[in-house]
Amino acid sequence: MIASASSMQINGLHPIRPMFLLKPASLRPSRIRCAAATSKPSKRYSITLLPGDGIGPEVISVAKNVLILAGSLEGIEFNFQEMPMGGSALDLVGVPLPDETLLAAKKSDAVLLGAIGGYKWDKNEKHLKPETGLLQLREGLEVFANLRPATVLPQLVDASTLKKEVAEGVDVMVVRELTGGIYFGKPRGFGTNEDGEEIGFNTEVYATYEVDRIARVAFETARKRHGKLCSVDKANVLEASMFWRKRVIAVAAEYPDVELSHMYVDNAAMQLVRNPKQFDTIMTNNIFGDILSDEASMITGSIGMLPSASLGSSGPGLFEPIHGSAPDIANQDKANPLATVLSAAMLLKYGLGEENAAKRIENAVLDTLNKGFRTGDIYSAGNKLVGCKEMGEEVLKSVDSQVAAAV
Ligand SMILES: NC(=O)c1ccc[n+]([C@@H]2O[C@H](COP(=O)([O-])OP(=O)(O)OC[C@H]3O[C@@H](n4cnc5c(N)ncnc54)[C@H](O)[C@@H]3O)[C@@H](O)[C@H]2O)c1
Ligand SMILES: CC(C)[C@H](C(=O)O)[C@@H](O)C(=O)O
Ligand SMILES: [Mg+2]
Repeated sequence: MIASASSMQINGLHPIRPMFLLKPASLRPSRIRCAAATSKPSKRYSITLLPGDGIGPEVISVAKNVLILAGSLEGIEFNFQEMPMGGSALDLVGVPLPDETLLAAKKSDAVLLGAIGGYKWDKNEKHLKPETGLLQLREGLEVFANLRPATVLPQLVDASTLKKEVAEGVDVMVVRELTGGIYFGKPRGFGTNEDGEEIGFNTEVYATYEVDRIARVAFETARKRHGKLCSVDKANVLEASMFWRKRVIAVAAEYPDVELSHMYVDNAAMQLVRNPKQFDTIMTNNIFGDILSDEASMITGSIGMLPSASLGSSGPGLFEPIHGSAPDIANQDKANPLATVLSAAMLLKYGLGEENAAKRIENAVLDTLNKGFRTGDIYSAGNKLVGCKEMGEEVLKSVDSQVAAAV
């Protein structure tokens, strides 16, 4: 994203006046009004913050401060509403996505999520899982297009698990369908088969409008990048994938300037580590996109580096790192906050159209890496090992000092 993500804006850009609803005390958002550091702010946006679980609150705290500073330098003022979500909402009010949280998210200009989930709730019934709350949020916001850019930054080539010559220069955008497919398809559930044996089942299903709209986002994205789109499916086996491929080919007629190819997902998983530079833009369904984006993240050095933007045709976008709540390192100040910081940059760029403020953040991340600061997941000999908080402080210093370079 840093070097060459598309500047496409597909979600609405309708600043909504901040609305604070009457809520039970436990659900009342913390309101932070941020004074502009320079002149009087000319623009105001309301942002719903969903810190979530595990490392979520740690990385959101960093990203929020970075947003405040970068915004203030561009005359932007934010009203933040922090709302419960995931396991922390389950503990607080018994559901993973309280109505008040979804309502606040829908009424805001953009939503920034940390991560949800954790061992404590792993054995919960499906409707009481933190992950179910996340799916409800994505569905509720109708954010069907999930952009997950995997860019190998020159500063982090050594952190990649792939050889330098394979990793350097990689810049792939995964466009993942986010509100359909096997995650949402019916029928699904548990039952018994004809032999009386217990079964679990899900359904991979896509309708024409669902494939067509994600295909258009993917073609538009590819058009603004290097003009190459690879649609990843399993059309040699699955009817849903055969249909997916048929619709992608139909939509391709609208984009004669984009070079379309198709690849089976098993081969794509292999090609991503064999020669990732062959890919420009990848479009794929919900579950393949989930898996391939985690794989792509490792090429960049760490899952702690990958941001994402989830966009719909109108309404606020949802911005979140692609990683989870990392319970193994939670509350130890070890999390890499950069995926969330870069998600905040995507929020500014794709969610609010504030490209200058986004650029300040991207430049600050590069500057911080240039200075050698590394969290444990991207550390290599000769660098300065820092925790989540210190990394945040260094990014803030860079946002401040990068003013001239950013504008
Ligand atoms: N969007 C989300 O909120 C989201 C995404 C994925 C997983 N989850 C949930 O998170 C929980 C843990 O899942 P998991 O362990 O499979 O995946 P995970 O992404 O949380 O962690 C996988 C590994 O990557 C490391 N890691 C992740 N983010 C990191 C960061 N920012 N800095 C440094 N290291 C980082 C972790 O320490 C762990 O070793 C589960 O409950 C899962 O459902 C949530
Ligand atoms: C937590 C889970 C529901 C989620 C997904 O599968 O989409 C996560 O893995 C992600 O990549 O955002
Ligand atoms: Mg995932």
